[in-house]
Amino acid sequence: MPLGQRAGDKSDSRYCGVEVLDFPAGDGLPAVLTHSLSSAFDFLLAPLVDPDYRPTPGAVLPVAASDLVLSPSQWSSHIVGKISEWIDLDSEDEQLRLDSELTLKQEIAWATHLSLQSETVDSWEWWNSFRLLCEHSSQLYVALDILSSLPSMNSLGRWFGEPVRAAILQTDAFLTNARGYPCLSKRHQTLLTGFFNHSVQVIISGRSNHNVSQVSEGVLSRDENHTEDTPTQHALSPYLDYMAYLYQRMDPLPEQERFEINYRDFLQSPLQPLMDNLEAQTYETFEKDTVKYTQYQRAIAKALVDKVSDDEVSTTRTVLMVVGAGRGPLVRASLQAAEETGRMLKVYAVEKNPNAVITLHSLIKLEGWESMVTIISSDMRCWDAPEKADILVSELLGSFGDNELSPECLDGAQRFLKPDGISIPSSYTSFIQPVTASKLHNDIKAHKDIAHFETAYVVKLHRVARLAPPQEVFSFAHPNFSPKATNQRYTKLQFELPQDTGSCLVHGFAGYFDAVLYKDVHLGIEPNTCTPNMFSWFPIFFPLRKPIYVPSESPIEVHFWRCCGATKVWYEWALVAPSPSPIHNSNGRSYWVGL
Ligand SMILES: C[S@@+](CC[C@H](N)C(=O)[O-])C[C@H]1O[C@@H](n2cnc3c(N)ncnc32)[C@H](O)[C@@H]1O
Repeated sequence: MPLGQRAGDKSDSRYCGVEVLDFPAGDGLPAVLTHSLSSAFDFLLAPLVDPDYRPTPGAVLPVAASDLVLSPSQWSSHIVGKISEWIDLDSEDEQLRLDSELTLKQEIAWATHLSLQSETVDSWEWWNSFRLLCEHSSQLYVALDILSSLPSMNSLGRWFGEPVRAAILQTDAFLTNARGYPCLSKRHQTLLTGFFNHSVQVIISGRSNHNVSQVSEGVLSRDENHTEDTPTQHALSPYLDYMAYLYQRMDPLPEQERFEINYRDFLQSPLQPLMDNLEAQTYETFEKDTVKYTQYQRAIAKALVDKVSDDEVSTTRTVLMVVGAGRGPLVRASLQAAEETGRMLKVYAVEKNPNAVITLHSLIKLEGWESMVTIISSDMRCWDAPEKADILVSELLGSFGDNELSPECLDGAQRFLKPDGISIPSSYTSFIQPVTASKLHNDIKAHKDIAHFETAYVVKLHRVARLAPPQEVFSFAHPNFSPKATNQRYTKLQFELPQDTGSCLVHGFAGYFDAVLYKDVHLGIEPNTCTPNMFSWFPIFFPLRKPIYVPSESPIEVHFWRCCGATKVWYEWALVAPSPSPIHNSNGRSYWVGL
């Protein structure tokens, strides 16, 4: 039975399991399962094999129960197998090591036969060595043991970029509230809430330390009176109730989050609005983002007021050009800003996508804007404007700011901006931060080529650990009439990880942008300053071909280039510390944006 109803959450973290500490021999397992399910737990974590077993020639593996005692669907959906705790594959005692190896193979084979799902691990270093030995296999998942004392939040934060499936919460980790019931410390609560948000399932493990249930102590509550007809409360039910309370107390997912849930950690190729023509559906999605257009309207209103004083409003008409007008939302924002400020406006709407131009024509007609708006079907870089503009409005921004070639387009458009003209946006800056993102790494690896590791992706980052605060990468300001202006860029950045993070693995860099539209009006997705409730852009992700191990307290140094050729623009990136990586996407061989 799920922990509760939480709007929008369909993840596995709605379910809570319980660990069986004793070894249930023979037919015991179905009874334990029935008891736990009837006590509202959703599944069992149970030993697979008798812990006293050691391999002996000819011996039959003493498994917890024959595969026939439960149905295949019960095995696969209600039982999580646990390998024997005595297994020590690194033991210096050769016999123990050989026994361990053999038993591990037997237990995994048995678990596979039953279609079971997990194994347990202890710490990040342990886990990291194991996955390196297994070449980052996408079939490996982690179960974390949650004890009464917790490491620092920065150290725990690393796990959110790892494939954590389960959190085994020890009853010893619980405190006791004034009424004698189990509860968790604030730090445990925060951690658990984080797990619920990342589809991690909780398993309760240990002996009951709280005397609030009627049954005897012990996970199995195999008291003599217990039969299937007289269900007794499970000894760990109070812990389950507390989990359900924590889960139900969480805020429902906001509507936008619900809408975007299927995009979480889904790699998308960035749009190329210059080289390609966007489709109607894409424009429609843009146009729903009212926050973006409100910010533009505010910026345009401020620019209009600065351009035309109150004394001049009846005599001065501002020439405003929307370059890259799409289906017209920025034309609308401009006209609304003019109305709001009482300024007269003449608008040119310049758009190179002939299909969007058709829609623009219908919009102008429908709204009756013919006397104010002139539509130009042309690439802004080669349009011969009949007059110069006071204000140039554009939205050619990608998730990384300049990655949809706004700099190159606006260089062309500024030919028809007056020397004292205003560009909205007036500047934009990209940012990056190192991340652990094992899911993204594995998804890219599935392509089995280098090119996919040298490509930037647009992705709604969810299962990632952000290892250090974002830093600025490249900035562009408009207009830029300097004869020496260039759009090539190079920067090197050093990231210091918080001291208490411990070691970690970097799979790549998350990228964002922030744009100054005009004066104090900005718009962006950089996490510290992002525009609330704006959804037009997901972050960008620059992967690394090989994940890099970062020892505790070692800085990460990365170099980034923006390179420009006659027909394309591309990024190159390389890690220098703690260990060098190859230069990714050298000469734009794998990923580029067409001019
Ligand atoms: C990101 S969309 C924004 C569209 C619209 N302003 C909006 O907010 O919905 C960028 C638009 O600029 C157009 N565009 C890109 N480069 C252009 C160029 N060099 N000349 C004219 N239009 C361009 C694209 O076709 C696209 O319609």
